[in-house]
Amino acid sequence: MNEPTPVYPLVVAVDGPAGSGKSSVSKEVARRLGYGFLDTGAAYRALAWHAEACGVDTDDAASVISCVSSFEYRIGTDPAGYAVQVGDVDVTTAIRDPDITAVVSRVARVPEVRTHLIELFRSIIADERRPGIVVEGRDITTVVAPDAPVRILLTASEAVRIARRSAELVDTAPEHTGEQLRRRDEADAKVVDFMTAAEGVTTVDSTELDFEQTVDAVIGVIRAAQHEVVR
Ligand SMILES: Nc1ncnc2c1ncn2[C@@H]1O[C@H](COP(=O)(O)OP(=O)(O)O)[C@@H](O)[C@H]1O
Ligand SMILES: Nc1ccn([C@@H]2O[C@H](COP(=O)(O)OP(=O)(O)O)[C@@H](O)[C@H]2O)c(=O)n1
Repeated sequence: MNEPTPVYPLVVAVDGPAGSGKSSVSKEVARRLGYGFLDTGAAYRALAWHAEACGVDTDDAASVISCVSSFEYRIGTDPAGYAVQVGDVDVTTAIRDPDITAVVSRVARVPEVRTHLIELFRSIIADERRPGIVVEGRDITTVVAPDAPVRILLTASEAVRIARRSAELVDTAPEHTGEQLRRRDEADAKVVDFMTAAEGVTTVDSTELDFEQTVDAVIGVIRAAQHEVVR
């Protein structure tokens, strides 16, 4: 009997709120499976960085849209280390600056921005030459790759997410980190729903899981989905 022809890359779509572990867990899952990894939030952050560098008012949608045509964005998909570039500038570190975190939602809510970036993500996914790619963000399971064979909502309680983010941002008061995270989730949730799983999306709640257990849980969902396809 003929084996079915596999369609590459296998897309693993992961959504969730800030601090749920999307980026770190997805990266480790990709590394273990030999898959590519795409952090879509990096593109929204890089566009926010670009808008600031161009001196435009990120509160004004028309000004943000005016920057999109000059946004030359590049990102790798190697989970072992990827650089984020805007034009010739390496912005890998700069886009994590709290000043960028504070304005990124304003850029991400502009529909023209989303249309442009969604197209970009789809072309990066199509160009992936590894057997699979883990793509993480807010609207991957619902908009960017709604037909992905594996779709996961990675969540954790707000308190746990704030504690994890605060542990990373040791120079910032935990109350401030908490307030920022809450405000950003609230703004982002007005644009796309990443707090409830869409139909066919598997929820992995990492509130009570450590990092290793969360990685194993996500790999378990991928294995189960592959088993379904082969059956
Ligand atoms: N299950 C977990 N248990 C403990 N820490 C975790 C877990 N998942 C992620 N982390 C840590 O929490 C922090 C936030 O994770 P991150 O991947 O940046 O989240 P997101 O991309 O969803 O904002 C990181 O320091 C990460 O190592
Ligand atoms: N698919 C996505 C990914 C990120 N974003 C936006 O980009 C911002 C930064 O995303 P991120 O994934 O780096 O944020 P964290 O969850 O890592 O803190 C989010 O706050 C959203 O405003 C989005 O709108 N859609």
